[in-house]
Amino acid sequence: MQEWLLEFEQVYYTYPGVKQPALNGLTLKIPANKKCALIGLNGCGKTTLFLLANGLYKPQKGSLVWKGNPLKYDRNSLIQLRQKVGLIFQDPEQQLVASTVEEDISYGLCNLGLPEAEIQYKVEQALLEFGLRELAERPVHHLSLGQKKRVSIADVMVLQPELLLLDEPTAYLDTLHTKNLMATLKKIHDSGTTTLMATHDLDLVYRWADWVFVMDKGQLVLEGKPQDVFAKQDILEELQLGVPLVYELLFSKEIVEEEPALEQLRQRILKSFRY
Ligand SMILES: Nc1ncnc2c1ncn2[C@@H]1O[C@H](COP(=O)(O)OP(=O)(O)OP(=O)(O)O)[C@@H](O)[C@H]1O
Repeated sequence: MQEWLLEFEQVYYTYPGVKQPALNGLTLKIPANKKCALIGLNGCGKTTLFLLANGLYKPQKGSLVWKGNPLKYDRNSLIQLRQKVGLIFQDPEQQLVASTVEEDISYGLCNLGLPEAEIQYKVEQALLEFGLRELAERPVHHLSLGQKKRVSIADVMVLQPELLLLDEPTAYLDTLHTKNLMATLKKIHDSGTTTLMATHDLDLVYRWADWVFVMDKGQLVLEGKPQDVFAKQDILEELQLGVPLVYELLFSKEIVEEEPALEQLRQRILKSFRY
């Protein structure tokens, strides 16, 4: 039976001084152990959803539920929530707080008040796991964007969250770093962490995700497996979102033949396109 990690129930959130709610009665359930993608036009509320998911913001109406229990907003509950729900910001500068890579990775562990030896062990493991050993002593502001992104993932993963939220993690990355990042995310998922990624890269969504949420104006308007969501081309066009290039090519209106062989070929191509 499907287990839900985090549920948004009729959640409303409006920023001060703004008329239009950023989340407008959002109801969305994040399934455990899945690779979820969150898509929607600029300003539809993806980042706001993340900020509520990790307790940085509180809903003005509605509720959030973690594994069946409504979120609590006292200090201790929030510390626990932020351990379970890791958030990786689009801009790593928002995340990196210490002067060196090693110190940055240890920051969250120190805040938890863990014994020094345990902190050292966990930091060492994270440095090795995320290919950062050689950069351990490097000042974070000397790193490239790709390296900074890797450090921000290590910062969060060292706390062993159950749910990892990533806000446009591939933005501004080149093909090589995108590929490396996707390999890292695969390892993270295989180790049992549920992931939810906000992105505008629909090809990436098709290739990576096994569940897709589509948001519009602060609400969830569509969800499902990528192949089912992207088959709803009319709805996606109406939302001005489009579909992955591979769908556009294989299902373009110019291809009118409905030969069984063509359909088989389409399915083979779609399958091989997945990560
Ligand atoms: N700090 C803020 N103050 C006022 N309004 C805000 C603030 N942050 C976001 N908003 C507004 O809330 C709405 C949702 O913004 P949000 O950043 O959640 O969207 P998004 O889907 O993440 O967009 P993008 O794809 O561009 O990152 C937008 O209308 C935005 O202008």
